[in-house]
Amino acid sequence: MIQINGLTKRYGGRPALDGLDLTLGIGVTGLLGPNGAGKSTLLRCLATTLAPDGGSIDAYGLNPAAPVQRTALRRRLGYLPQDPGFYPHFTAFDLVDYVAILKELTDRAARHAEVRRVLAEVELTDKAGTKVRKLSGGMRQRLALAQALLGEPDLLILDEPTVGLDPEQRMSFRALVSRLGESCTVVLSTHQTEDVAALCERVVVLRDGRAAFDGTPRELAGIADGRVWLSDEAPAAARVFWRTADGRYRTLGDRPPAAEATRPGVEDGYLTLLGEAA
Ligand SMILES: Nc1ncnc2c1ncn2[C@@H]1O[C@H](COP(=O)(O)OP(=O)(O)OP(=O)(O)O)[C@@H](O)[C@H]1O
Repeated sequence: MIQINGLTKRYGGRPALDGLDLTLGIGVTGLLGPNGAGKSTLLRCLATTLAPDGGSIDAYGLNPAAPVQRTALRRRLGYLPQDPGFYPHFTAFDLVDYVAILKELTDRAARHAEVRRVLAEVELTDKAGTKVRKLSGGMRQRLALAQALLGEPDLLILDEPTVGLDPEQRMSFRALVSRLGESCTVVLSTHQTEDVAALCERVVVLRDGRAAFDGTPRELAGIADGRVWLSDEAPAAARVFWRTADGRYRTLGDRPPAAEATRPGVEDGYLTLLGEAA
């Protein structure tokens, strides 16, 4: 269990996290929020790569503010940062092996077996000998995920993990993460509301460094109940609408003339919560 209390981080006096309270347990939690809401800052604090200015984190009874406990926590977490900054001349295998060394997997044979295991998990076995600079963006993203899986962490922290993945890879990613979520705590940030709807049993929406919503994806979608409409004519007064593939108009906000209600999705709830509907 991970308990976050009153977490605060300021940059130049401006709060990126503003007294955030959150509890994380086993399962997959998605973090949504507009650019600059504080998602990466929160994940970096959890990953112990950034020290908060105030508040506390208790992860499995360990306090990352205390050096010895921080090291113990690092052994139990895997982190996919937003911008992994890989060494381009390393092969995929060597790069993951290097991270495994940093994670103190000292037995060479066991470490290499673990590197092969995580590369297989992300379907990169056939690219093990390929240099990082020759991998596609999606392959690099999977490599970033592979290194986060080393040592079977209890806490998996994924900052925008689906960026650059094609639909097939995205499906494999969802299958892998939902399987991991059965036994460990997964927290991932994303701008993809479909990922949240498909994968997360819980969603937290951050806004201005605070939790503006904490509940299930269905509950988030429910915020837009009675706010999503389909009509045959373009709704002249609506601010947000678009033409769907079947030629009808979908509106989020007040009911346009002769429109019928349709079921909201996670994105509708998210936009309504943030007040971006008409
Ligand atoms: N190293 C830094 N120096 C100064 N300001 C920073 C730094 N890192 C983040 N910030 C600021 O803190 C706020 C929160 O940033 P953060 O990256 O956590 O947001 P985010 O929700 O992850 O955004 P995005 O969706 O764009 O990735 C922003 O206003 C950002 O400009």
